[in-house]
This record gives sequence, structure tokens and C-alpha cells, in this order.
Amino acid sequence: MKKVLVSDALSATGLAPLKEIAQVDVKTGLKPEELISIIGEYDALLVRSQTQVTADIINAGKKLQVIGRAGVGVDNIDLKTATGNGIIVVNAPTGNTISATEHTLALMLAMARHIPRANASLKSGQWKRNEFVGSELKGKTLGIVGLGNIGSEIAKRALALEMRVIGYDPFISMERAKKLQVELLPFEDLLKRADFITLHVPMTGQTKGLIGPKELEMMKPTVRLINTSRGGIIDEEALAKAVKEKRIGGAAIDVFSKEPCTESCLFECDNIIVTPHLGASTAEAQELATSDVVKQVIDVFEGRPARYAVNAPYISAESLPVVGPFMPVARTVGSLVSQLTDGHMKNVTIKYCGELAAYDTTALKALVLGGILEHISEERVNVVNADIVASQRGLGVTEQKESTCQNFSSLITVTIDTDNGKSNTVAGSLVRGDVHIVKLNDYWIDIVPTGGYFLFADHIDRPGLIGSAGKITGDADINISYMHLSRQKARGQALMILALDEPLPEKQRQQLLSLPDVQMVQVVKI
Ligand SMILES: NC(=O)C1=CN([C@@H]2O[C@H](COP(=O)(O)OP(=O)(O)OC[C@H]3O[C@@H](n4cnc5c(N)ncnc54)[C@H](O)[C@@H]3O)[C@@H](O)[C@H]2O)C=CC1
Ligand SMILES: O=C(O)CCC(=O)C(=O)O
Repeated sequence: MKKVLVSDALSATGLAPLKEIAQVDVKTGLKPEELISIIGEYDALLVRSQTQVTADIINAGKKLQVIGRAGVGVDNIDLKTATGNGIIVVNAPTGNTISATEHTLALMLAMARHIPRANASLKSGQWKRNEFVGSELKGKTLGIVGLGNIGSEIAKRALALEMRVIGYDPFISMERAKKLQVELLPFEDLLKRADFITLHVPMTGQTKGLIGPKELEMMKPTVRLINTSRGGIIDEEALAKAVKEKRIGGAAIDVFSKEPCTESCLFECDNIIVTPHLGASTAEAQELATSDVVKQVIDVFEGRPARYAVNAPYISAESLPVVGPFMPVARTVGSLVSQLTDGHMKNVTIKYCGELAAYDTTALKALVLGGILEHISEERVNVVNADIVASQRGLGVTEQKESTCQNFSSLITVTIDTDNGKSNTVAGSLVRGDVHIVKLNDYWIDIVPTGGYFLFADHIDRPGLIGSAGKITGDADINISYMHLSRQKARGQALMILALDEPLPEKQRQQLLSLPDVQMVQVVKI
């Protein structure tokens, strides 16, 4: 049974389906060294934003297949190490969108009407109506930096509050902005024009320190700034100074450069309201985000593509029905051609014929490479890191596409060329939903991989050879469960394939190879 470690508090309801197929251990608040000491036992690690999934933790996770982040930002996970180690990282990019949006609006309204200070003042026995005169949102300009999932939802709601909405996001189209009724502006123009500015960008090299002294200087003296994205996107010292010196109206901050954060220069300012990273903290968001990652962890355990894998090839919803079923074909063809190949691999050519040729085949390419490399590399090679490992090994990879295909609706053909000038070609397809290997070099064949052992023998077709092969395997007490013979013409070149219940020992392989007219005998596992 697979083992899953949950190291931050996640929704129990969301985790329930995982408990049906795996042992789920919830251990929150672990110190990094404690996590390192136990992670080796686990196949999956599930976190929110608290656990810092460092390279040391990932490297100690020798069995880890998948790391799930029940939320949007994956900046607490060392993606590079996870990718290099072949570990799929999945997130839940939409599960907490509405909660983060609503929290942002709550902060904007609370700030505009001084709610936190008014609440504290009244509870301390003071009735000071004049001190807390606020401002309406109607007619004010809201500047949204980052118009992705959250930024877009904020825009919709701000329009309903009759605000004017301007935005900055160099990665969205004018068309999208038009649809959202957001006026796209250059960054500096947004800073100068907005009455409220809200940040909804991921933490990246570009966004770190996006709002510093220079940017604060450009803003209106009345501007109110909201950050529910990531601490560190605003320079905290510069913000505290600007608010204290009344160079800007105020700020509302949910995220901090270091978390947990219990001391900050931001806490000293009356006009800065703070919450302890509560954007996603609703029952609804936690259940949704947890079930989104749980579904994907189950998919990874069961060999299906994960919907929101952040470091594995993306398969669009449109491609999935056609490309998805061919994923095991791609892996099996890669695995077989690699096991049949002797010598240093130089080039891999992957050809997609038929219906498949019209779709994005990135995932299939990664699976073919994963199948090829899993037998020749000490490294853990899979769909996540196959491209990296192939290029590190100097393996050239070419893809070809042809819209027509004889006999099959789609066919994946993989050829490996070696340094010694030899090559091997294997083709596979789907027949009634099952993987079938249909071609090996010049032979049309039909074998259904079972996860077991297959013997391939190239020989001259002559009477008695099948009997001799049967006697050698029989004397070794090895059962043959299936046999296939493909020949170009009677008494010509032929290929014998035997499915074996057990691997063939080297002694028997040599006996077969020493039979007259037998040129090649190889045993593979597919
Ligand atoms: N406070 C909380 O509890 C939560 C915080 N978050 C944070 O909010 C961020 C945004 O979340 P989503 O909207 O779901 O992400 P998203 O990926 O849907 O949108 C991010 C947007 O930022 C834009 N962007 C990226 N780099 C930019 C740059 N340099 N300048 C301007 N725009 C840029 C992208 O084009 C994209 O449209 C997350 O990355 C996460 O860090 C998300 C959920 C909850
Ligand atoms: O509460 C959490 O899990 C953090 C949410 C968040 O920041 C995110 O999803 O990026």
C-alpha cells in the first residue's frame, strides 16, 4: 500500500478518498530534520504553504512520486530538485481562488472604512465617530497587478461595486482584458492612477521587490495598497516608512516575506491592517484545494496524467481523450525498443501517424523517453525529467508526424539509432483499448504486453526450430504462455516471440542462440 505524508493541516473531507487507497499519515509542525528523517518511507507528500519542501527533504524522499500543494503558489517547493529527481509536483490552482478574492475585497473594504481600528477603539470603551471617516469604493480606480484567476475575479466584483478597473499584466491579451472590462496599462501608469492597488502575481524573479521605494513614490498620497499574493513582492521596510510618513494612505497585508510572522515593522503602523495569510483559509477553499490535489495524487499512483502537474507536460482537455489512451503505448514502445537495442544510443526518432498527429504530443514524447531511459539510467527517469536526462546524455530526439496511417487509427513508431550504425524500430497502437506492439523492424507482429517476459528470436524459418526452443525452455521448467511467429516468406527470415512466465536464464538463452540458423535472442520485460 502506498504511503502519504500530510505535513500541513489539510481538509479531512478532502483527504478521505486518499485514505481508501493509501496509508495517510498526518504529521503537522515537523521540524525540517524530523521531516528528512521520515520522508524516505513515503510515496507522496502533501503540503499547504507552511512546509518548506527543500532540496534536502526532496533528496531524502527516495520513494517520492508526487508532491501535492493544496493551493496555488508552489514557491515553498524546490521545483528544480523535484523535477531533476523525477517527482511530479501538483497544485490546486483554482481551489482557493474565490476565497482569496473575497479576502482581498474584505481587506479593501475594511481599510476604506477603518473597521479594525474602529472595532478596537469601541471595544476599549471609546465612541469616536469622527476619527473613522472612510471613503466609498464607488467611482474609485482599482489597479490590479496580475490578471490571472484571482485578479480576474477581483475585477468582476470591483465592477459590481462600480469601481473603475485598470490592470497590469504583460502576459494576458488585450482581448482577455477587454472581456474583463479592465483597461490594460503600463505598470507605472497604473501606479500613478489608482486609488487602490491590489497585487495578484506569483513570486518570481521578476516580481520579487516589485513594489519598492521608487514605485511607492509614484503612487497617489491617498492610495491604499493590498497584498494577498506573496510577501517579498512588496519591500516591507519601504512600505512601513511610506505609510508612517503619510506618503501613501494605507495598506492591507496578508502575506509576509518570512512566515510565520509574529514581528514586523508593518505591525507598528495604524494605517496598515494585517492578517496571518488567511486568503485561502475558508472551509470551502480547503476542501476544494485538498480534493483537487488528492485526485491528482491518486491519478499519479494509478498511472494517469495529473491535471495540474506544474513540472510535467500539460495535456489540454481537448487532447486528453485522444492522447491520454496512447500514454501507455508510448511508454511500452520506448521500453521495448530500448531493451532490444545494443550499443550506444545516438538518436531517437518518434513518429506519430494517424489521428494522433493532429494533437500536442509533448506528453507522449516524454513517455517514450521515460520508457527508453528507465532501463539505462541509474537516475529515476520518468515523464517529469525525461527531456532533461535525454539531453544530459546527448541523446538526439526527433519527432515526426503523418496524418495518414495504414491499418490503425493511430500508431506510434520509435526508432533508436546507435553509434555502431545499427537501429531498431518498434511500433505500437491501441486495439480495443489495449496496448498492442504491432511492428518490430520489418516484421508485423501482434503482442499484448502483460508486464511479463518476452523472448524475441530472429532466425531462418525451418522445421524443428520451434520444437527446439520449446524443449530448451521446457527443460528449464519455464512455461510459455503465448507464441507468435512472423515471417517474410516460408524458409526465409523470421521472428519468433515467446511470452514466458519467468525470465530465461542466460544459460538457456545461449543454448537457443547456438541453435543453427538462430541469429539473435533477447529477453525483455514489458
Ligand atoms: N493569500 C493567499 O492565501 C493566497 C495567495 N495566493 C497567491 O496569489 C498569486 C496569484 O494567484 P492566481 O491569480 O491564482 O494565479 P494565476 O497564475 O492565475 O495569475 C497570476 C497572474 O500574474 C501574472 N503575472 C506573472 N508575472 C507577472 C509580472 N511580472 N507582472 C505582472 N503580472 C504578472 C500572470 O500573467 C497571471 O495572469 C499566487 O501565485 C499565490 O502566490 C493564491 C491563493 C491564496
Ligand atoms: O493557506 C494556504 O494554504 C496558502 C494559500 C496560498 O497562499 C496559495 O494557495 O498560494
